Amino acid sequence: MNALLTVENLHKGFVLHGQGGTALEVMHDLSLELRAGECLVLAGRSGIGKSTLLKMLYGNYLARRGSIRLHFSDGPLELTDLPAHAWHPLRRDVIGYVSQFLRVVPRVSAVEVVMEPLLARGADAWDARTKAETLLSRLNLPERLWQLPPGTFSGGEQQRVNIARGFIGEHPLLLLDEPTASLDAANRAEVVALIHEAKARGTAMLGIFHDEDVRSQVADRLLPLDDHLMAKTTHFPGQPS
Ligand SMILES: Nc1ncnc2c1ncn2[C@@H]1O[C@H](COP(=O)(O)OP(=O)(O)OP(=O)(O)O)[C@@H](O)[C@H]1O
Repeated sequence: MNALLTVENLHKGFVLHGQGGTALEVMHDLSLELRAGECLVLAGRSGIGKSTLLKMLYGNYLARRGSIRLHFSDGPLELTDLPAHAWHPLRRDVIGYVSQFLRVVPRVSAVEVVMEPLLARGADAWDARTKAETLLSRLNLPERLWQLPPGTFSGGEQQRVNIARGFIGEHPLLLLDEPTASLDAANRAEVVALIHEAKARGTAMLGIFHDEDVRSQVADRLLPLDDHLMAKTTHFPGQPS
C-alpha cells in the first residue's frame, strides 16, 4: 500500500531571541513514511524533538528545510509551503491531533468541546452529540461532568475530553502526543482499544507513548529518533531559524 504521509530530509531549529539569539538545532535530516492503518511510534530521549515533529506535521511549527507530503488519490500535497488559510480545511478534514493538554474555552461544555470537530464539518448536531456522549462514556468521564466546561476538571479528566475530541473526527491521519500520560489502567486500555479501531478503519497514526506497555500494544513500528536527530546548542546571534 502507498504511503499517506512522507517526510524527507526535515530540519528544524529554534532561535531564542530572548536569550541573545541562541540557536537550538533540534532536527537534522529526518525522513519517514506512514501508511493508512499503521501506527508509527516515535521513540527517543526527552527533549530529542518528538513533540516538535508532531507540531511541524500539524502546521504549528515551520520546517527550516525538507519536505512533508500528504498523498491523496489526485496527487501529493506539500505542507511545508502551504498558505495559512489552507491549514483550516486540512485540520478539519485530514489531520487530527491529540495534544498533551486540552485547550479550554470558557463556558463551552465538555460534550460541546468533543462535538465541535463534527459540527465544523456540517454534521447533524444530534448525531454529533450522540457520538460525543458515547466516547465520553467509553472513557469513563462521569455523566455529571458532560455539561460543565472542562476548565476545572482534573488533568486526567481533561485528557479524556481531549482524546474524545481527537478521535471523534475519524481523520485519515491522527497525531497522538502522549494521550495516555495521566490516565489510569482502565482508561489506558480504552485508548488502546480506540487506536485499534482507528487502525481497522485505515487511520494512519503517528504517536508518542512513554508507557512501554501501551507502546507495545499499539506500535506497528518504532522510529528511534536518536538515529536521525541531533540536538546541539550553539551561540550564533542572528542565525535564521
Ligand atoms: N517553541 C520553542 N522554542 C524554543 N525551543 C523549543 C520550542 N519547542 C521545543 N523546543 C526545544 O526543542 C527541543 C525538543 O523539544 P520537544 O518538546 O520536541 O522534545 P520531546 O522529545 O517531545 O521531549 P519530551 O519527551 O520531554 O516531551 C527541546 O530542547 C525544547 O526545549
